[in-house]
Amino acid sequence: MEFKTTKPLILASASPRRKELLSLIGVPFEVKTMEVDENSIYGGSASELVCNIAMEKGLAVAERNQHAIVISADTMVFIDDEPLGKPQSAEMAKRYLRRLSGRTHTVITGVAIYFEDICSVFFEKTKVTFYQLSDEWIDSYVASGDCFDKAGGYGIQTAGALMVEHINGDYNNVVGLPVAELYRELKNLQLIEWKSAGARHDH
Ligand SMILES: Cc1cn([C@H]2C[C@H](O)[C@@H](COP(=O)(O)OP(=O)(O)OP(=O)(O)O)O2)c(=O)[nH]c1=O
Repeated sequence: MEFKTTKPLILASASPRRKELLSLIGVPFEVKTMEVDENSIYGGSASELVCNIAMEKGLAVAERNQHAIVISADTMVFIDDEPLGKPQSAEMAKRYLRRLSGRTHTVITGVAIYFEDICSVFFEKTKVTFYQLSDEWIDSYVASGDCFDKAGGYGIQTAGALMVEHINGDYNNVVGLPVAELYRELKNLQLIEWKSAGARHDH
């Protein structure tokens, strides 16, 4: 790709999936993270919650790197307005999956972009519908360990794909970063630009 950022770009996330997705934009970036206690963060609505957590993840990194553009994100699964984060135990993962079985849930990712004294935040929603899951399936999926580092206890990009009947929205948003929307936001904020002035195919 032919882009560059106007300032150094930092991804404030330890997620290898976010790193892979951000690299699709084709601009160089560094990864820097700070620990955040997500459970202490409040949100009045589902989207407010993920946006507040995303902002908190980026804040400490942005304060220490004021010359840079800092991007952070948070992904959660919501069913019946209840947030499902990463399951803390096998029992919790099984409970989550039984709840998601045969139904449609919403995956929301909040993204924060810090630059200068500004924080710009947006969120993206994707609806995911699961097939009916048998107890045997849930037990063996949870035993594989794939559920533990993922919101809602499944990975749409791994064997969790076998549970998904259909989705409505951005697939990458479920994996942790709505990269197409992020690219558009960076462009709107004039934080990325074409490398050569001649090449201007708008998208
Ligand atoms: C639903 C779903 C979530 N996930 C992931 C995306 C997120 O990485 C993770 C939710 O946890 P997050 O707290 O959003 O992110 P993280 O702890 O992995 O990384 P960091 O806080 O350092 O940025 O779940 C999948 O990989 N596949 C899926 O299908």
